Amino acid sequence: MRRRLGRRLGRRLVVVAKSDENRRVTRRFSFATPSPDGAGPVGDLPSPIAPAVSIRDAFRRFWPCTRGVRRFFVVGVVLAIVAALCEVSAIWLFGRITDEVLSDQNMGAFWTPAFTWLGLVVIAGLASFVGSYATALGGERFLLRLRDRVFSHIQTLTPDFFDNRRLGDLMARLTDDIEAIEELVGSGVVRLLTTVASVVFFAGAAFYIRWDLALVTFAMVPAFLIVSKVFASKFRTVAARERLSNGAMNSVIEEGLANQSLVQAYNRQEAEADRLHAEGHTWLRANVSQARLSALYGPVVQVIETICLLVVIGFGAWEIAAGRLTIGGLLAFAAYLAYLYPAVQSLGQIALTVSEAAAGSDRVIEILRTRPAVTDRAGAVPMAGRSRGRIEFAEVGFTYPNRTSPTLRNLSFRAEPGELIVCTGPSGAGKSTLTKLLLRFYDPTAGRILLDGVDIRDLPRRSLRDNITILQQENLLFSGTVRDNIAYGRPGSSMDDIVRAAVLADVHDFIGTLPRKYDTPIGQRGRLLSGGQRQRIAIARAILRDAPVLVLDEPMTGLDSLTAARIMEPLRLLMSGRTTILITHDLRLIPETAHTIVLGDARSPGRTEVRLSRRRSAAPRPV
Ligand SMILES: Nc1ncnc2c1ncn2[C@@H]1O[C@H](COP(=O)(O)OP(=O)(O)OP(=O)(O)O)[C@@H](O)[C@H]1O
Repeated sequence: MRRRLGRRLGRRLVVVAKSDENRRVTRRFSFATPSPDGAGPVGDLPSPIAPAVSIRDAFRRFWPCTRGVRRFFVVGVVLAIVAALCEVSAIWLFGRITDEVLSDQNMGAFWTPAFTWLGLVVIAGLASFVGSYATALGGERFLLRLRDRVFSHIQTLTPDFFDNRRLGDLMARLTDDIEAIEELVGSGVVRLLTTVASVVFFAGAAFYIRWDLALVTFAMVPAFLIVSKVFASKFRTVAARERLSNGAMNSVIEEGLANQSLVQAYNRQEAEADRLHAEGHTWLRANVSQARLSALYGPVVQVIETICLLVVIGFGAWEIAAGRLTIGGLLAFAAYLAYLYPAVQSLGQIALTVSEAAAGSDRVIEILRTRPAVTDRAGAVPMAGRSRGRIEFAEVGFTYPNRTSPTLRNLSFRAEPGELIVCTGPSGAGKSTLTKLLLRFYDPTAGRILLDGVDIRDLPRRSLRDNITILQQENLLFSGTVRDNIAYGRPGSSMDDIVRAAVLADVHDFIGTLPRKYDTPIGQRGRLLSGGQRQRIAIARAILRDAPVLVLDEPMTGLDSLTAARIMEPLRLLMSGRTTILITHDLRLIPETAHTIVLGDARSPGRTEVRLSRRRSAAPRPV
């Protein structure tokens, strides 16, 4: 019996340790947020505590996501109930063995209850194994689905959402916070139902043995519940601080690692380490507060539990002396209580976990509630086939949402199919902004942009973007192979098409020198390649994409004149036959006959001056 009690106690400890371990595992995945007081390094973006959402709202929001995996949770609950029933029966058998075998010294009465007990333990073990497995399977599938859903939603948001947030914080929301939600609506529900069932069974069994003794001990149950309610509300506040701080710390790690070459070149290693230390210290304080609450909760509950057990033993001894209770009956009663109190305590523990999960769900709900700044109009019709590439800006004006003065005002120009338009002007004049408007990352605040005579707001964004290829200043490559990066322009392209694009982009010979040719990994963001090589791979990708409209945003930035000259030919090939908007300060790129748009000076914001010229002499001087 003592061993069973010890095992029960051990299991209780495991429950507590498991939730701690969960938190640790969760943290391992974390990635970032600024210090809560907002005192971060220059450029830190504020990331306030997400608005609190009630647990009921959080549950209502995420419960539908469990559709399809609920059967796993049902199996988990049913089998946990089977295991609990087996335990109740085993304890009853233990009482019988004590009275009929030990007290009466009758060995013959031992075998039947002994083998039944063993059978019950095996059944309980199997039920517990399969039930835990099913619950874990359901929980993981739920996590996978929710993460996919939140990530897909994030990808519908316009770039200003990302410009105003720290990457590390978003990563923390997609990992840790989503795991916390699983604790709320997945395994949390299973744990709640099975714990409630255990409480009912063990309380019922204790009641069956001695209802009066049971009533005395149950009187203490509200004390458990009051204690856990008090702790849960404190826990939620601390958990919200911990989530925020976790995000901040991971942002610092993500930024520090992503910018290592800058950090080392500027000898800022200590400063970065200090930043991480400061954020880590804030996280430490939040965690210690959390640990203090958890650590305090156990002993407080233990004291209440011990009082109950002592009352039972004292009252039971009196009843045995009076001949109204057998020793076996008292031991079985005490054993039921030994199972009951941890179950009640576990209810309190669930309240703490739910509080923590609610803090995480606040942050995920905040993302899900964010609506993209630009959406497709109801009934927007995709272009019928490939666009001809006629672009027109008509009296376009634009002010960034967080700015008061306009970046563009009254911008009008037209590009006929296959024509080249050069866009130039001083830094900050709005050249890249023009690209963002064309791709509908933002909508103009005045005027219209037309593609083949159709207002681009009347096209689905997917259809619009299918017709535009952009080649940016900083070429964005992924960490896959050369082949993956070129094929990114047109997924499912054949190897022949990829090689043809690479030949046209004058990068095929270079790829031939790589150790694994087209299957060579190019490192994080293509860092294993030179700037010119990256640029030519990006050109190959653009050639493969073969969209009728091309936007080149400073394609020569950072390249020496030799490399730039080498890229000219592939660029000309890429531009030929496509409507091209070339944003550049570089006069080498401007052909004699190009139409040129000169955007106004950044010092007089919004003053968009457009000069159209077919003569090189009228082209602006580089800034
Ligand atoms: N997301 C944003 N939110 C608010 N303001 C922005 C944002 N992006 C750019 N701006 C502002 O808009 C103005 C135009 O920026 P843009 O990047 O279009 O200039 P640019 O002409 O391309 O400059 P450069 O030649 O230096 O690349 C600048 O004053 C810039 O600070």
